[in-house]
Formats: sequence, structure tokens, C-alpha cells
Amino acid sequence: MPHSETAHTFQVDLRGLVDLLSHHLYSSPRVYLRELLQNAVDAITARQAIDPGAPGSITVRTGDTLTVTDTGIGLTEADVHRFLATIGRSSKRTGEGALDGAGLDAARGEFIGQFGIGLLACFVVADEITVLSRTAADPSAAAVEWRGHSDGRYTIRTLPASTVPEPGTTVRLVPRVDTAEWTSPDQVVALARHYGGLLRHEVTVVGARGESHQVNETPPWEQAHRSPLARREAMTAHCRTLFDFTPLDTIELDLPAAGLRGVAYVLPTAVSPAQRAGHRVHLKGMLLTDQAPELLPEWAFFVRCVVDTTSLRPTASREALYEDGTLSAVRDALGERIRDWLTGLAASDPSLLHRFIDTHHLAVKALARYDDELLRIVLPWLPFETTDGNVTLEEFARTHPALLVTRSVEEFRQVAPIAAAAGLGVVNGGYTYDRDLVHRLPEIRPGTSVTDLDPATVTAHLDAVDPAAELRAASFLAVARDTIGVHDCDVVLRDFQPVTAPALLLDNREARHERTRSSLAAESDGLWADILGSLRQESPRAQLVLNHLNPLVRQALTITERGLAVTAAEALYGQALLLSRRPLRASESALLNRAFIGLLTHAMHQPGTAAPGSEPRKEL
Ligand SMILES: Nc1ncnc2c1ncn2[C@@H]1O[C@H](COP(=O)(O)OP(=O)(O)OP(=O)(O)O)[C@@H](O)[C@H]1O
Repeated sequence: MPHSETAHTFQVDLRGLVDLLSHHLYSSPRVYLRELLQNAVDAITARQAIDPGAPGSITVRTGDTLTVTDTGIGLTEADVHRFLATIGRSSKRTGEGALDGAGLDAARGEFIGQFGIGLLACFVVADEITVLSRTAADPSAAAVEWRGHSDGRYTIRTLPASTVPEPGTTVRLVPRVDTAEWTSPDQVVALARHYGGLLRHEVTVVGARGESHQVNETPPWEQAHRSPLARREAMTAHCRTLFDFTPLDTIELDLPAAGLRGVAYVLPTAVSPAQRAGHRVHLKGMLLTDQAPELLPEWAFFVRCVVDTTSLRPTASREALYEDGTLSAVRDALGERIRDWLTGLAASDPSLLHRFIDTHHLAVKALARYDDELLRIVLPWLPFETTDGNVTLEEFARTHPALLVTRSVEEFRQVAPIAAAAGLGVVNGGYTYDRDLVHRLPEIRPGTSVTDLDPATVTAHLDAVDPAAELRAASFLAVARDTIGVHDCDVVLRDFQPVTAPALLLDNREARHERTRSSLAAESDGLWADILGSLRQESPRAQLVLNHLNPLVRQALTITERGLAVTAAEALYGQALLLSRRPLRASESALLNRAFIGLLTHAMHQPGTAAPGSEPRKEL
């Protein structure tokens, strides 16, 4: 027997849908007011398209109920059936244009709404919504009232036209008690300002006692100002009100092709490159989001923008930008504009450039690595840590055309004093971006050379000691080599400046890794130990360079007693370790303690021996 087929239509559980929207699409119940304002704006846009002289105002009334009244196109009874009673259907797509179809593209230029779900946001704060409307398209049409409930029931009735004297629409909500915080009069004023501050139609919020608040104002970039200075001051004041900081400078943004205008405010304090600023993006005046880092390229983290655009698309939550070709073109164009501002500063306002670089040099360094033109302009201005102190590369290269750059901050700390005394010019390349940038100096400043600093370069600048002196030091050096050799470190004696530095530890990363490997090898056996052992032979060892010119070393070299020589060698090694300013391992801290106790014990058991020039011994 054939099975009979029956046709059905999907049923929508409205409560479930509203729950989904409020918990998964919208970040907060507050978006209900944005959706209401947006529908009002779109309705006015539609009416003015057929009657350019039609009024365009929006009035929000607070109290026991909340109403939003607009002077827009209004709805006929047929419209109500078609658009209000069908979720997902919108009059803002031409024909039955699909969400990504031609209909949407054609209409998008005009309207903010497109999805046909906005009104549902009102069910997040109300169980009942009433729409009372009279169309502007047909003067003889009756007024129509649609009353919808959050459980999915709705009623429609027509009323005499006189019930709504002027064309337009009033949406009325009866606020729910549990979400009353979002519909309180103060909150409504704040929300209307937040979302509608840049709307082009007049928005007024009227309180329960009749007091009214004008919500929107002309953005500063659209206002006429007496002078460029007055314009600048107005922008600065705007930034203070909006973002709560006084900008270092303001960069006006104008991309006619993208229908975008606005301003980028340069932050007055340094921010981490990882902490990208949230930009405020308005869509046809309506605030879309105040947290859109994707508006600008990553490197531009030193500005905060506020823009109004007609071309960017919102996501369905209407709280973020839809990532499409337009957004990426806008991002590139805005990045270009900010870069032009920066490169232009060198010529127009060097002192501002200085202040900017003082504050944001990390950002600029990040940017300059990828941008040759910018690199050429800003590199001479950027400060680097060098053996001449914190100076610009331009200044440094004047006295040191052959620059050496370290791979780490630690290496710089170890060798900087010795290199400086030997007349070498060393730049600390250990900070983020610095080494890359220093290496590019010869492109910009021909005649300059840049080489990575390795321990051998420094050793080559340390003078060999007189053979007779080396011979006199031989027995101490032998003990020192035995003692320090267990730490995979050689000991040599050299003459070098400054005299005040007793010892220098030349120790690079590879040598340190080698120590880790050898300690692992000591703990392992079999094949693993053999592998580690063979690696070990190829690795460079660290070097403890004792300064023969230093009085402390000279005295140590005269020690004849083995125990004291061991302690002195450990103390010199420990001191060099401390000077290298890298974190000490447990075994190194133990060595330092041992050396100190050893010296103290020795001193306490040698009555009457005082160091030359020291105070005579006295009882405590
Ligand atoms: N104030 C109003 N005046 C005239 N028509 C309105 C008004 N509010 C809503 N409508 C009609 O109801 C339809 C559905 O509104 P809704 O807010 O749900 O979606 P939308 O605005 O079309 O799209 P989106 O979901 O993107 O906001 C609109 O397309 C419009 O035809």
C-alpha cells in the first residue's frame, strides 16, 4: 500500500529563538534600543527617498512603557503581515533578495537593517511589543496596530487614520521587571547617546516628567571651524570626552570611495603592541561597535579611531565588522593615511615626531621593519642602547662607522664596558626588533658596516700580557683552570680597560647550552650519554678573562696557598657571573656562597694579616 504524503510548515518556537539571540548573538540586552533606533532611521530614509522634504525625527519616551516614534515611511496592513509577522523577512532587501544576493547589495547603500530579525531583540527586555503605524505611501490608508507576544502570538487590527494623525510608526514596549535596568530612564538616555550620538536625524529622549534630552550632535569632522587651530582644539576636546585621553595628535580620515570619515587620535602613552585599540565604528551614524581592532593594520596600535562609514558591513549581531574585501581595502587605505602622517611629521613638526617616538618607539620599530620608506625616515630618530649610552643610530654611526651588535641584552651587559674602553662601538641588539633594524643601517647610511658581535671579536681587543708576568701567574692560573674548568669555562689572563673590571665572562648561548648538555650527559648513560658527549666536543666553552691590570687580580696572582687560590678563583668567577647579570643557577649561587665563606674563614684564621692600605684590625 502506498504511503500518503502530507505537507507541513516549520513552526518557530519564538521563546527559543529569542533565547538564542539574547544569549548567543547579542552581547547584552541593551541592543534592543539600537535595533529600534535603526528601524526608525531606515523608515525615515525610505520616506525621504520618495519625499525628500519629509520630516526626519525620532522621539523616545520613557516611563512605565517605552515608546519609540519616528516620522518614517510607516507600514500598511499588508506590510505588517509581510514583514512584521515573518521572522527573517525584511523590506530592506529589494524583491526577495537573498542575504548575499543582488537585492541586498542594491539596498545596502540605503539602509542599516538587512536581516529581518532586529525587532526580536525587543523581546529580550519586553514580553509584549506593539507597533502602531500609518503609511506615508498612501494618504487614504488606515492606521494599523500589530501586537506581538514573546510566546509567538500576535494580533493585527486596523484603526481609523485619525488615530495616528501623521505618517510614521510608534513601537511600544512594556518592560519586563527582570530586565528593568536596561529600560530605566537614565539608562535609555545613556544608550540612545551611545548608539545614536552620530545619527543624522534628530533623536530626543523624553522622560516621564516631560524633560527632554537631545541625543545626537554633528561629529567634529563635519563641523565648520574658525581656523585650523580651532578645529584641532575641537577634535582634542572630542577625544577627551569620548576616550578620556588628550591625544598627542589627531589624524583626520577621509576615504570618499568607502564613504568613510572620522579621526584617529594618537595615544599619549605607550601601549603594548599586543593590546590592539578598540576603534569606534559607526554605520550611517549608528554605532556598530566600540571594540573594532580590525579596522586598522596591526602595527597601528598607537591610535584610536572613531569613524562613520556607509560601506562596511556588520555581522548579524551587528556588533562587529564583516571581514570582506571592502574591509581589507579600507584597512589598507587607513594604514596608508597613518603612515603618511608619520612620515610627514619629520618635515612638518620634528619636535612632535620626537615626542611621538619617545612614547611609541616600539610600535615604530615594528612598523619600520616592513616598510622601507618609513625605515629611512625614522631610523635616524630612533633611540638604541649603545656603548655611548642611549643615542640614535645616526649619532652613534658618526663616531663608530663599524658597528657591532649583540644578539642578547645579556651579551651586551657583559661586553659593553670592556668594548667601550677598547673603543669598540656596540649596540644592544637584544631588545625586540633592534638587531634587525641595526643590520639595515648600511642601506640607509652607506659607509657604515654592521656585524654581529661574538666573543672572539672582544677577545681580539684584549692585549696579551707580558710573558714574564704570565709566567709569574702560572701557578695561580693552573689552580684557577682546574677549579673553573669544571664549569666548562677556560681561564685566561689579559690586559684590558677599564682597570676597575677584575674579570670578564665571555659566555654565549651556545656555550650555555653546552653546559646543560654536559650536565645531562653526566646524569645519563649508554647511547644517550655518547650522543651528548659527541655534541659536547664541538661546542665552544665559556671564557673567564682575568684583567691583569686590576689590583684585585694582581693580588690573587700572588697567592701561594692552594686552598685560598681555589677560593679566590671561585670568587673571581662568581663576580664575573654577577656582572653578566643573567639569572644564576642553583650551582652558581652555591659557588658564590662557598667562595664568600671561604674568604671569610681564611681572613678569620689569619690574625695580623691585613690587606695593604686597609684599616688596622680592631675588636668589634
Ligand atoms: N519603525 C519602523 N517603520 C517602518 N517599518 C518598520 C519599522 N520597524 C520595523 N519595520 C519593518 O519590519 C521589518 C522587520 O524589522 P526588523 O528590525 O526585524 O528587521 P530589519 O530591520 O529589516 O533587519 P535587521 O534584522 O538587520 O535589523 C523591517 O524590514 C521593516 O519593514
